[in-house]
Amino acid sequence: MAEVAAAAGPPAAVDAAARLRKELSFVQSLLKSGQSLSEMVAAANASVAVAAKAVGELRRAHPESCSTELTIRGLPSGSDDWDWRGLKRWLTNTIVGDNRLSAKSIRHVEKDADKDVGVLRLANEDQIKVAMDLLATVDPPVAGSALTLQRGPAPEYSGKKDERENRKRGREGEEQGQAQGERPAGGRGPKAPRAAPNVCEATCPLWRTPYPEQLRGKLATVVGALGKITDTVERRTHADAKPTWIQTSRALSRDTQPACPLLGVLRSPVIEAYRNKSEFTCGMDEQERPSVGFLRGSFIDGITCVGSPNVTRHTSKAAIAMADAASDFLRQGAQFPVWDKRYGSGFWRLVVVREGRRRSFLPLPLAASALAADEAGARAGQQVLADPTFPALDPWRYLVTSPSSASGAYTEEQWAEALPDGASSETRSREEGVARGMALEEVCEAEPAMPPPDELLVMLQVNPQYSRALAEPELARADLRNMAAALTAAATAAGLPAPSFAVQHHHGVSNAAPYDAPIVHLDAAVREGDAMETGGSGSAGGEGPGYIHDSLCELRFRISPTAFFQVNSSATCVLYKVVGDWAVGCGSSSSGSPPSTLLLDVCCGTGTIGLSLAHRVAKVVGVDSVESAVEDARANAALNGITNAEFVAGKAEMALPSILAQHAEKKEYSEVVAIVDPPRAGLHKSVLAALRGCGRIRRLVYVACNPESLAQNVGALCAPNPERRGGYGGHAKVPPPPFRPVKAVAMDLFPHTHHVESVMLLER
Ligand SMILES: C[S@@+](CC[C@H](N)C(=O)[O-])C[C@H]1O[C@@H](n2cnc3c(N)ncnc32)[C@H](O)[C@@H]1O
Repeated sequence: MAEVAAAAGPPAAVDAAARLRKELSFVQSLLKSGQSLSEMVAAANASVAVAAKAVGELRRAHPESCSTELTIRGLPSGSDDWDWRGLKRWLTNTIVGDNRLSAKSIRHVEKDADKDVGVLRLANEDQIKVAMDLLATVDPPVAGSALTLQRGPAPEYSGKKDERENRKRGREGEEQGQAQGERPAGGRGPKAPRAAPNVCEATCPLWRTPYPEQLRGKLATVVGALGKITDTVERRTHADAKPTWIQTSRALSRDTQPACPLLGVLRSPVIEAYRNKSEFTCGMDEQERPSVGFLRGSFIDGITCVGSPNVTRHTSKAAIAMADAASDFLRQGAQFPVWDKRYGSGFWRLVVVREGRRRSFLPLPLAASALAADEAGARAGQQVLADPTFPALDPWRYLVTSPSSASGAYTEEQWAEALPDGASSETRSREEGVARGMALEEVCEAEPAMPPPDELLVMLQVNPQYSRALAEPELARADLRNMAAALTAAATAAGLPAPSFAVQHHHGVSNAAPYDAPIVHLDAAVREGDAMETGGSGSAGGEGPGYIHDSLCELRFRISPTAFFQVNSSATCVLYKVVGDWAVGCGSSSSGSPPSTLLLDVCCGTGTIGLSLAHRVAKVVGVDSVESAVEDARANAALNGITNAEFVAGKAEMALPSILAQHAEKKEYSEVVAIVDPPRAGLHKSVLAALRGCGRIRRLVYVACNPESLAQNVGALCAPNPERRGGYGGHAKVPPPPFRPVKAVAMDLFPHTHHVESVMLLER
């Protein structure tokens, strides 16, 4: 007979289970009250995270009651027959086979031959009870001595268990493809609950990787995407109907080739503190103090702790000053607490800081060898294009290449076509040299950080349904007013412009508010009588929500508090220059009569790409699904005196066919060019079909923030057999020829992160 050493399920575990039930019932109520799919998904994720966290806590607090391990003492020792195999054999002969316990439910057996103790790990907690019941009925292997059964692990084997787990975690880390330097060696994969040791790990995971190595990784990512395009088109095409660009590369090499030459990667002119927008979370730091900063990991991993942005490489000094001042206010002067996603309670949720500058800032990169040879001299001589004349900006000065990125079997013609446009025969060799760019080894990180902003906009996201804000709206208004005063004082002390303020009301589970979440100017938000729960609209009080103005490519842009705007302004100037040159050539309005090109700006946002090229074309037509962004685009055309641009609000999948029907067939346009800049998910199938089917579009520039969607979408645009959706555009009875990949370049808009932008030119 066996003795049971400890009873399972102590009362403390029951308490913890009750707490867990309470937390879960709260998030489930959020799940029920979710008003949109994204809110429901966020609530579901929150409930999974709460459950995982609570179960983790429960396990740590009561290992014995939650354990799936069973320790058996009183086993034979000192004989090789009684190592783990011997114990397993004995178990198989005695308790396994009962219809309540199969061999499969014993997941692991541990026993050293010289110890009288062994451990079983079973499939679940119920099976522990079954195994204990069965062991209580069998004869012990040592006659006359009873077995002792204890739920939970045996301390004798705990070292081995840690070793095993560390090995497993190491393997997981490798399988997840974690780059060296990104996570501590042997660190867990992203889904395992863990406390991020440093906020950098969560926000800029490449913070310790030298910049040339970051660029090398980004080049490799884009080379991979270009290879997938070739694969996709080959797969979708009959052997005898392969496009010539595939036939040629196949003739030159048997391996799958990148679909076109990749010129290299355009480095970011600024790599420190480059962001013009920072989105800070209000939460608790590790010492449980209210803080404004970045989440140190993802909520789904059970991480709710906020860390200071001071240590990050991409956040600007101005934004850090605002976050620090907001933290101080929440600790010392605030009446209301921060939002706690786990309980759906609290007031302060987000502090979003946006910066605007009167002029673009473009430092020209220095080569590492020049810097090493004469550090002081090279720095003094470093050129900054503080106000670049956009048509004259030479983006290829930022090009970085590596032999592996140029790999691929291309013909001389393909390479010649891929080299930067506009090179005369005299400058061809120089242009070719520039096209080869700076070698990766020559890239140095000694570039100046962004200068201070000329404008600051702070958007405060708060929960208008916080019970005390509803009961005491005057306190909510005072808190908002005092926060604004604290941030203004901090800005003045730091020599920054006084910020303007917008207040966003949002009570969904996730901080990502829907586009129509009410935003009001601070003055309207703190005015007596504007109840917190009603929120208001962007025009409440007549002040508007407050805009910020930034500069790109010699143009000024008005940006609404929530509108999309590229976060790295200096790199965006370089990006738009390449996009423009590839889409409509290197000409400018000063070179005679305006060209008669129709430019389609698909997913135009606030109109930045189309407006920066309006002077080179006859007409720009932009389309974007976000109405406020389209309003900004129209206002931006007026702000810059541009009269040949028109913007349509609506999803491209709905609006593009009629835009094409209305504009693309017009004879007054000698050519139609499309630039597409979709979100991470890429273009909708119908948009691809409309672009592929409109034979008037001879040139298309794809700007991609996600190499995976680039590969899929370009594969569809270049496949000879198009999907026929609502005709082939215009009046064509037969499909127009597919597009052909001509050239591509990678662009680093987000130093210290894995993100990479790609630009690709397609023609037909
Ligand atoms: C990567 S941003 C590019 C914006 C702009 N080209 C720029 O550089 O500032 C993607 C844009 O696509 C828009 N968008 C998302 N889905 C869309 C759709 N179905 N139809 C049209 N626009 C869409 C978003 O509103 C966003 O402005």
